[in-house]
Amino acid sequence: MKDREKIPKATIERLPLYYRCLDKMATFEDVEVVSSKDLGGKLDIPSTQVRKDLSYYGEFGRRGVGYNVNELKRSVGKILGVNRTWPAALVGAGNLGRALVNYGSFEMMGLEITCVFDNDLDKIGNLINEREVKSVQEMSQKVMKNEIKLGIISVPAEAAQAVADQMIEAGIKAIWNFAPTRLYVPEDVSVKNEDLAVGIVSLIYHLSWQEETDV
Ligand SMILES: NC(=O)c1ccc[n+]([C@@H]2O[C@H](COP(=O)([O-])OP(=O)(O)OC[C@H]3O[C@@H](n4cnc5c(N)ncnc54)[C@H](O)[C@@H]3O)[C@@H](O)[C@H]2O)c1
Repeated sequence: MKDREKIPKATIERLPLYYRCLDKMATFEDVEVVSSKDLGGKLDIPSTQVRKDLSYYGEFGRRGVGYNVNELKRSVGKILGVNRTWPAALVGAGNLGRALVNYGSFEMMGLEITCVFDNDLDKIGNLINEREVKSVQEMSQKVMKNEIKLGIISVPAEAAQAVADQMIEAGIKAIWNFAPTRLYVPEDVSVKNEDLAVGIVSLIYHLSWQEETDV
């Protein structure tokens, strides 16, 4: 395997796409062998790119034959770290938080939201997908006790930094942040910002340009 630092970010971001596609082929489509052309074709990624991405991590598949779907899925899963389950703590059991806790397919990607916190007395004690919403005051203790390393923030932007600070103090090392605000974190903590509004605005941008050129 290449030096981790030298692997392009874009390659790392494509790996989950390969993994999900391989999982679908293995689980629902009973496909045993796949070529880089077919795998890339399903994802709109050129076959040369698929081969290059995988080559950073070793030699997979056989020239002229293709990749064994299950073997490649296992290898990519191991590279991604999704071959095990990572428990996560979610703070903010509102509309988005509830949708995330109810979503059934994160486990396939190695994520299990094991505890949910909020500061609203009307929400504390409620069940979401069999998880009881606990007071955010209990978060640090729960995270430390269960050695949870992954945190999910779905509180309003104004509350996000304080929640992140609390998570980090408790030992969280990776934060999936849905609040539309920048988080300031130490170097050894990773943050992935998920800003859905930015995605939709780029679509609207294309729509509005299309309308202008249609006039
Ligand atoms: N709903 C969406 O589709 C959506 C889409 C994109 C981004 N977001 C972002 O996600 C976040 C949540 O959105 P929402 O629609 O679920 O809001 P919401 O108001 O329904 O939920 C927010 C929850 O956070 C809790 N909360 C607030 N401060 C807290 C604190 N300090 N500690 C613990 N809990 C706290 C509230 O009690 C509430 O239950 C927001 O930052 C929003 O901008 C939401």
